[in-house]
Amino acid sequence: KIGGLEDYEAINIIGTGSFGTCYKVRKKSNGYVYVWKAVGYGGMSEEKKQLLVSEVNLLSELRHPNIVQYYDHIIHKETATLYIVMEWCQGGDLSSLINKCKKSGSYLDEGFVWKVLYQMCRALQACHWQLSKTTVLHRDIKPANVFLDEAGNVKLGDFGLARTLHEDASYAQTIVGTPYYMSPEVIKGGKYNKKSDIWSLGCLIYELCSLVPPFAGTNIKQLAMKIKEGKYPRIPAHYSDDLQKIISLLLIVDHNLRPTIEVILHHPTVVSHIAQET
Ligand SMILES: CN(C)CCCNS(=O)(=O)c1cccc(Nc2nc(OCC3CCCCC3)c3[nH]cnc3n2)c1
Repeated sequence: KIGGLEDYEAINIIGTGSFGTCYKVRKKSNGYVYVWKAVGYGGMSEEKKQLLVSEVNLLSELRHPNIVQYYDHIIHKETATLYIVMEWCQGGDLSSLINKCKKSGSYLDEGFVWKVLYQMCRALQACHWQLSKTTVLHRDIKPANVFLDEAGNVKLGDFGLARTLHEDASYAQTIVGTPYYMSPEVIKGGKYNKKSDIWSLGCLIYELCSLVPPFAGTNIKQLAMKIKEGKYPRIPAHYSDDLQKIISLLLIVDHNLRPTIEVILHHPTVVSHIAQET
C-alpha cells in the first residue's frame, strides 16, 4: 500500500475549485503540510474516468521548481473520490495579493512583477516541452491559479485537470467567472495553442501592474470585441517603459506575430531586468 488517506490528517478545508474540494492536510510520517484536491468521480463514465487517470499520470510526470508539485494520488472507492496530493504553497495565490493591493491602495513593486514574468515563462516552457508529446494541457493561467511558496518562488497551479471535468457537462455549471484572459484566436474559434498561453501570461502580468485585467466589458460580447481590438491603457506611470514594452509583445493580437516563450526569455530587456532581480 503506497499511501492511503489514513497517512494524513486534515487540517482544514481551503475551498472549492472548479473540480472539487481543496483541503490543507498534514502527512503524519513527516509532519509536512500538503494540499488534497478531492475530485468526485461517481457520476463519470468509464472513458471519462480513463481520461482523468491519464491526466493525473501526466501531472505526475511534470517536475519543475515553478510548477505546483504533484506528489501522489489516492483513490477512495468507498466514496468514489480521487484525492490528488499536491505541494502546499505558503504564500497563497496572486489574486489574493492583487485584492490586498486594491484594499490598501498600493501597487506591487516592479521587481516582483519581473520575477513573476520570468518564473512563469520557465513554468510554461516546462509545460510546453515536457508535455510536447501530448496535446498541450494548458494550465489555467490566471491570478487565482498562480501561487507563491514560502521562499517567494512563483508556482503555476494545477492543470487544466479540469480539461476532462470542464468538458464534462456536469461540471460546466461550476465554471464561474468571466474569461478575461481568453485570447483573440480562441475567441475566433481557433484551437487553443502555446501562443494562447503567452496571451494569458500577458494579461496576468498586466493585471499585476494595473490591478485590473487589460480587457473588460459589461458583457461577453463587449469583452470579446475589446480583446480582438487589442487596445488597452498603459500600465501605471510609475512602471518602466521596458515593462510596458514586454507586455505589449505578449498582447500582440495576431498569434503568428506573438513571440514564443524562448523569444521572451532571451529578449535583452527581460534578460537585463532579471539580472537585476537575481
Ligand atoms: C481563490 N483565492 C482567492 C482563494 C484565496 C486563497 N487563500 S487560501 O486558499 O486560503 C490559501 C492561503 C495561503 C496559502 C494557500 N496555499 C495553496 N492554495 C492552493 O489552492 C487554493 C485553493 C484552490 C481552490 C479554490 C480555493 C483556493 C493550492 N493548490 C496547490 N497548492 C496550494 N497551496 C492557500
